[in-house]
Amino acid sequence: MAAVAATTVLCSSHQKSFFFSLSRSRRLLKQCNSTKNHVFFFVRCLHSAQQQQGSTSTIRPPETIGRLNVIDILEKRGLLESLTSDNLRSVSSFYNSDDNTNPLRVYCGFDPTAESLHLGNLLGIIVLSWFQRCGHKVVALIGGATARIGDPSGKSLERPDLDVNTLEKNTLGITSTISRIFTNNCNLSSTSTSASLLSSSFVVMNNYDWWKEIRLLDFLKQVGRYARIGTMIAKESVKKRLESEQGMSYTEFTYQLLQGYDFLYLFQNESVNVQIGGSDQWGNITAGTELIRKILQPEGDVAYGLTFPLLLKSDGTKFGKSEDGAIWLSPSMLSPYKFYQYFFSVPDADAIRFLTMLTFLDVKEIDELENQMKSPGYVPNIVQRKLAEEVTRFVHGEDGLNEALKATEALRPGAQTKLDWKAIECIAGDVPSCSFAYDQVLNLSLVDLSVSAGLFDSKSAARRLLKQGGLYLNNSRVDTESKRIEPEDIVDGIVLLSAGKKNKVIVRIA
Ligand SMILES: Nc1ncnc2c1ncn2[C@@H]1O[C@H](COP(=O)(O)OP(=O)(O)OP(=O)(O)O)[C@@H](O)[C@H]1O
Ligand SMILES: N[C@@H](Cc1ccc(O)cc1)C(=O)O
Repeated sequence: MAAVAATTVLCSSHQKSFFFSLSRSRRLLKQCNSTKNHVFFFVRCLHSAQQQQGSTSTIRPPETIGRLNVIDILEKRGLLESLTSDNLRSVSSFYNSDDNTNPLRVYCGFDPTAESLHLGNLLGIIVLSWFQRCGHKVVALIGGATARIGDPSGKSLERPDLDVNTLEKNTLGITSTISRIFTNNCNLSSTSTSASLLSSSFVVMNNYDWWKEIRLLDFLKQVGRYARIGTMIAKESVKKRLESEQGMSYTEFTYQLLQGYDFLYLFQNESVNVQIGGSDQWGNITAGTELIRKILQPEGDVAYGLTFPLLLKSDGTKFGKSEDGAIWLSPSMLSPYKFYQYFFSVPDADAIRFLTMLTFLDVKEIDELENQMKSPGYVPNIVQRKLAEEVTRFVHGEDGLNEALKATEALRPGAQTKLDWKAIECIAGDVPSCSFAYDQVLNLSLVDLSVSAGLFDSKSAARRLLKQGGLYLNNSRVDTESKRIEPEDIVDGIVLLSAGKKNKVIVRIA
């Protein structure tokens, strides 16, 4: 009966929480076992209990056709590494309201250890999105509490301690990125599921909301008791660190238990029954399924873990945040233009792999693109263009993609595009800039302005290039040396100067 007390104490602070006693859970599970889809039934039981207790959360079935199994899809697209139980396949078919079942509730956690997520983290969002596209409900969990501890998984050194202000800033940044992507995703999914239903099937939570209420003594007594030291030490993340010179702090050692408890908490309070993560999360995810099994003692599988492989570059290193040139998902850390350009320039060998793992294009279409790539007369970068468009649209939305396309065109070497203020705004973050007063610039010769803006070392160098036809004002070639800046050359307070095909400077007029 200790477990009954444990779960009651630990969950009672959460306003939306509902708790049922271990004996009630067991009774429900027994009933469930007599039905074919016992997991769904169990979840339905949880929900009816939740509704009886006035919970606000509802399950609304999406209006969809087709019966895709999300696990099959992930497997086909190279997004499946391991499952805690093969039974997850049988309960993962496309959610359909006629089935008399409930959709799965799937969560993925993201510790706010940087101001933005990066390309490696996008895999978790994509896998969540596949579940969502197949009718299931998804939770993105921000690790406001766990980031204070630091996940040792895949790390050879203890993570630096983050102060509260940094954590809060990171949490805001990451939450906004995740919300933006899922909102874009809802707008894009008109083919199968209506936008309003999808938006109700996605929620962002923060584990600090429950961890801030938990008392150490309660936790040790009621959860720690069920965690076995032998099992904890055997986890890859711990084994590796124990062998290292620096060893491992007790704080980091407890990380797996914290993430394990999150799963238990979400299982009990939000009916979440699947946790996903990168392959390095296996130990933390199984810590959760183990706690659920030991504390709630259900019969059979009721909570599942799924891992996906880490996304690697062609040289075998993983996409992360520590190395130079991380591919950030936040537009303030990497503009949609640069994001687009990254994918536009990936080697052919990576393009198809990325299309399969990072986009929602039909595999048949990807196969066709691959055949095209191999056929004679293939125009280079067709596949990369498709990849860049798909991933940029998913991450930055239609507006972000348009911005990236405009900037690409405006900055294309030798582009003759007439610039409007929108195009200039799109490239503003990606081109060096300087500022001058309106009076300083008006009537100034183009040659003088180009030198003052730092485009040339001398007026003679500027004149030479102008004579050769390489000096551009707002992307239009200038061939008269006497050209002076007129009011109509100043587009919304900006003038774009280009020397040759690549060197550009934005002059801001204050
Ligand atoms: N390349 C990747 N592919 C898939 N998942 C990844 C990748 N990189 C990180 N993740 C997932 O995101 C989680 C958070 O990443 P984490 O902060 O541990 O490392 P990171 O961002 O890769 O940073 P670093 O570059 O410092 O190793 C990881 O546990 C992992 O599951
Ligand atoms: N450990 C995960 C984040 C995470 C945090 C809490 C969880 O419950 C789940 C996952 C990571 O490092 O990215």
